[in-house]
Amino acid sequence: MWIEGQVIERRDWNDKLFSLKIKVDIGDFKAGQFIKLSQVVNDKRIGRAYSLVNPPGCDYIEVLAVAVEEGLLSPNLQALNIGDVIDVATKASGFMTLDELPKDEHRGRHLWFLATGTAVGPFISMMNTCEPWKTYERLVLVYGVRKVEDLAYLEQLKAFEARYPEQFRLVLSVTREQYHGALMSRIPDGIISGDLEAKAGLRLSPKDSQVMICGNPEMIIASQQVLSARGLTKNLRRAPGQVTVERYW
Ligand SMILES: Cc1cc2nc3c(=O)[nH]c(=O)nc-3n(C[C@H](O)[C@H](O)[C@H](O)COP(=O)(O)OP(=O)(O)OC[C@H]3O[C@@H](n4cnc5c(N)ncnc54)[C@H](O)[C@@H]3O)c2cc1C
Repeated sequence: MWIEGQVIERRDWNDKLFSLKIKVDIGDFKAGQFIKLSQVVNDKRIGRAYSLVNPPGCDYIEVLAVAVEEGLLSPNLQALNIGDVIDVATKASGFMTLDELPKDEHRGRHLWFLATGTAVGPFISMMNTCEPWKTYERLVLVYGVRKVEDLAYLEQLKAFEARYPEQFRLVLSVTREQYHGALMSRIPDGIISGDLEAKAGLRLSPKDSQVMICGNPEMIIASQQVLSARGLTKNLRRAPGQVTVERYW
């Protein structure tokens, strides 16, 4: 089922990467979930998933998207202007949410978010709730992009650093350009070399860490392999582990 949403704000981070705020009521959802946006293109309905960047409780939704070359929907989303309408699914879905993480003795003290590109969005949604801050002693967001211009929401992320100086670490990784304080390696390579943990000031371990990974499939697969070699296993409802993933394609 679709309802009409209206674009109320847009922000262009670079010539491909953009955020849209859309006025629509999708009811309640959990931080980390995604919503489907849709259009009828050449008589065919195209629907695609987009993680919600806003926390629950807003009277709009916000998505961060990249216009994929020759993509069926994303270039059309990029072309939307304030006042334009877009079909929005009536309900959000997805299991990459904090309530799916293990509890009690399996919970771990440190929550790591590993994101590439647009996948930083669901983690921003989570960080804008009080849940992770009250549940975990430490939070690390590792945000990997190719170029400095691909870093979205940097101001907001730095504001988390300022607000939670002891509890939060932001680790940026810009693979194709030098950027002050950022790693220059892919996320899995940063784990292997130890550089990523050095920046975070924490070790990844089965005892202390919960890791949520979201973004491109290569990064997810390689990170899972590296973490598995460290003894961190996939988190399943029937068998609590330390690694929770969501692939974007
Ligand atoms: C659970 C889930 C959440 C998602 N959340 C987001 C989101 O928050 N923001 C977002 O931009 N996309 C997100 N996606 C991807 C999104 O649903 C679409 O696949 C994307 O917008 C491309 O759609 P399209 O019709 O333009 O291209 P298509 O014709 O469907 O082309 C798909 C191809 O585009 C590339 N691609 C898809 N998504 C991305 C991406 N995010 N970054 C770089 N390349 C990509 C891949 O090569 C993929 O094979 C999500 C996907 C899933 C499954």
